[in-house]
Amino acid sequence: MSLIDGMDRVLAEDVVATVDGPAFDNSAMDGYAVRTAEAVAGRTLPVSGDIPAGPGLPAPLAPGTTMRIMTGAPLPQGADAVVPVEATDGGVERVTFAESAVAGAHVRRRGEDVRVGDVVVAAGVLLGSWQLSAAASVGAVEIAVRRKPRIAVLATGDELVPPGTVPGPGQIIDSNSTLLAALVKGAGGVPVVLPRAGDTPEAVIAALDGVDADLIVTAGGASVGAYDPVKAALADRGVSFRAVAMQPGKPQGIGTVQGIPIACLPGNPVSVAVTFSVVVGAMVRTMLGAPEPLMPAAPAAVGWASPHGRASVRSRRVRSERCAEARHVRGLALPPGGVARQGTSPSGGACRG
Ligand SMILES: Nc1nc2c(c(=O)[nH]1)N[C@H]1C(S)=C(S)[C@@H](COP(=O)(O)OP(=O)(O)OC[C@H]3O[C@@H](n4cnc5c(N)ncnc54)[C@H](O)[C@@H]3O)O[C@H]1N2
Ligand code: MOO
Repeated sequence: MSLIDGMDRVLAEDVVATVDGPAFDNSAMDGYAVRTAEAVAGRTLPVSGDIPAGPGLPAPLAPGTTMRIMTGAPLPQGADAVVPVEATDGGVERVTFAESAVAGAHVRRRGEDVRVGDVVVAAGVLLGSWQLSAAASVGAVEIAVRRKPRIAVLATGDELVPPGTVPGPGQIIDSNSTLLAALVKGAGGVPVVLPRAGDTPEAVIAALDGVDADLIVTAGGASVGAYDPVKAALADRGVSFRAVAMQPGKPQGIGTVQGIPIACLPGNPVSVAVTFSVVVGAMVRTMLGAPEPLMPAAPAAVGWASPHGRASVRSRRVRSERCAEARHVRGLALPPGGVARQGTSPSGGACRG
């Protein structure tokens, strides 16, 4: 595909330089091309010509002369340094140097950045504007990217009504379908939003029947309640349900269904966001063959309390049932040592996002 279409995709094949970078010796400054020994502070030299940036090669630099040269213009044969115009009187026919030239100064040498054959962007790299422009600079036009994994998302619960519906008594608007679809997109996958399933194991099994996806993610019905249909439907069909030592995100299931990997997340929207970011996001990145984590990490400045035996993953103290509070969330704080033994995580955890 074209370079621009590669934005936010994962590169599938190395981009190899087909030209040297820089392609020729050139000036890094507007100034004068000189032989270092001749351009001494206080000395005046005749200016034998101008070299603008543009096609073609300049004439060689005649001994005992200098040439005006512009940024990016090819260095004339014989010159070995550039004196910036600010270090001269700026003369057009004759120029007097206020400072002596330094050998090699303000010259970009051919191939000093990359050489033909160098790998400039490696397979597996997430492509952003910098990587794409680097690929363009060494001659790439078309690039190969990894296929986006198709990820089916399923929200469960009899209480759910679709966005746009005024909820009746006991009903809530399904925000997890939107949340999961957006999380999948953000992780580099293609979301396949399945119709919501009701609170029976049969409904869950019917919803997953014949699904065509690389990964399935469910939300809700994963805990120990009497009506937890995902667990009831899948626990003896290849999915292992465990209490994971994190908060939020305790009840989770992992396994395969119909030969497709599946992650069953708890239903609380904040739990969905946290467990996806910590667990499923890494699965999607692995499917894409992308070594880089989904969210960049930075050290945390302060510590925070974790309950005994669980790692408290913080998302700005948003309470699990308060969906609307999540509008403030931009990242996560992960405790450094993982599971808390003493009840308090030391400072120095990682903030992600
Ligand atoms: N006796 C115990 N009860 C609970 C435990 C426990 O260990 N013992 N764990 C608690 C924890 S922690 C969590 S998390 C929840 C998870 O329960 P489920 O995975 O079964 O989730 P649900 O009950 O289906 O839903 C929880 C909550 O989230 C709301 N929800 C669900 N789906 C959506 C949606 N699509 N959009 C918006 N909101 C949704 C749902 O209405 C519930 O309020 O279990 C605890 N209980
Ligand atoms: O672990 Mo639950 O996921 O606290 O909210």
